[in-house]
Amino acid sequence: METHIAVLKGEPLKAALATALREAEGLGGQERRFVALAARELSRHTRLLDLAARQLGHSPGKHALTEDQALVRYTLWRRLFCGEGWARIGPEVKLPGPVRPRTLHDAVLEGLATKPLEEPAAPEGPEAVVERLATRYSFPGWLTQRLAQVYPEGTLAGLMASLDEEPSLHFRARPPGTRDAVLAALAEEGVAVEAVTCAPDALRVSDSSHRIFESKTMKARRLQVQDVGSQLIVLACLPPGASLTGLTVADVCAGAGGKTLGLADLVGAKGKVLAGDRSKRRLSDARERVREFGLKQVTFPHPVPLEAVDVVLVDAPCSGTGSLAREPDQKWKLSAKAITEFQATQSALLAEVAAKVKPGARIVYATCSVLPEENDAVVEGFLKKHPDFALEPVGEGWAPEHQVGVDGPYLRALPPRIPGGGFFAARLVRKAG
Ligand SMILES: C[S@@+](CC[C@H](N)C(=O)[O-])C[C@H]1O[C@@H](n2cnc3c(N)ncnc32)[C@H](O)[C@@H]1O
Repeated sequence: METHIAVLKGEPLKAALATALREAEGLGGQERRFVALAARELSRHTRLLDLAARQLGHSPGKHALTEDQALVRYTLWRRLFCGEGWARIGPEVKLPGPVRPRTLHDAVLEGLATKPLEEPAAPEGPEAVVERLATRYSFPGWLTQRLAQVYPEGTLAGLMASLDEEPSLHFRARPPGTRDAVLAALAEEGVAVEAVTCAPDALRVSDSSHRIFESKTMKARRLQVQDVGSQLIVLACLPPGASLTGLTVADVCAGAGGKTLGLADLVGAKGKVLAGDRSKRRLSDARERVREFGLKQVTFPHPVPLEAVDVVLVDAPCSGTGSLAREPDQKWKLSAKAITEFQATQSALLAEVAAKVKPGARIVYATCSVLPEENDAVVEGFLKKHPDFALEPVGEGWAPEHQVGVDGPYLRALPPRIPGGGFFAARLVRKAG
């Protein structure tokens, strides 16, 4: 609840949760996972929880304490999403309770946990679908409206349901050796895993245990935690029928290095990955991960020299609408204006990179957005202004089972068809001469 209060006061969920877990001494693994789950769930289901509170006659005034708001949401989350009764919820929230200051009496919380709650009336009229989906999956109305203009109802409902769920963990099997070898090694250690067939190296744990993190395979760095869509973006950096072994790749928005590690595996020990990012803090996380994985082929020159590289990955800053399952607080911070601003930044970044690369070089433009204005529109706008570049279809030469997320020339990894977050990638090549 402290984390949710920090989020209500404006802190990003990820940072607030990291602080809370750092300060929570004496908590075991299971308790830490519960804290993280609860913090994400309260942000994730905000709209539905607040609607339930109103139906139960609780309408906080404009000046209600954020502490009270967090207590109400937590109580209703435990009731509606965990199926708990007051006997369990009461001791968690009753005075003296975990949260101060507060103005709520225990009786109010008990009422929220116990009073009968009816299904809300189904909305009617032209906006019914949007309203129903926005409520059911706790999305802001404007964003649901926009998504409904892009995706047919069936696709949209599946996408929103996936983005409204606690995300499952996916891993990438790393060289040397194949995914099958990694699966076999994990099975021998008694870790239940299965291949995720829509990406060549993806796998997931098939029971609810967390033993994989203690496995020798994990400790030997044969695994990286990585979304399936992110793995496909790295794969999109491979030109059709070619190999990147020994070549030079730049990762100009490397962030904390998630895709940098995949690129390092693609170029191998004889290749080079030049990683950069505007954020020094994220780059220092990337440096740490690269060091942990012992990847000497990755360096962090500043600025990243792009003139001689073969491939540049521009994993652009974006709305993160494909990552809302992992960062649910973001859906309440986004706005249509912010999306327009992201689009301008993405176009500028792409143009900046394009001005520097050699003929024959490829640029892979990627986002974790599910909105075409940050994806197709940026690429189409770029091609109009840069006739010296051509679109090279992503997915050409990929095995049929890896093509699930391929949509025309683009990679459009959308859950639930591709498990995990939603991602986009396009590959552009600078024409020779
Ligand atoms: C989507 S995140 C990158 C995630 C990362 N590639 C990964 O796989 O973990 C986008 C990154 O772009 C960085 N960024 C934003 N504006 C930038 C700019 N003008 N130049 C370089 N990096 C920028 C942000 O700091 C952020 O780390």
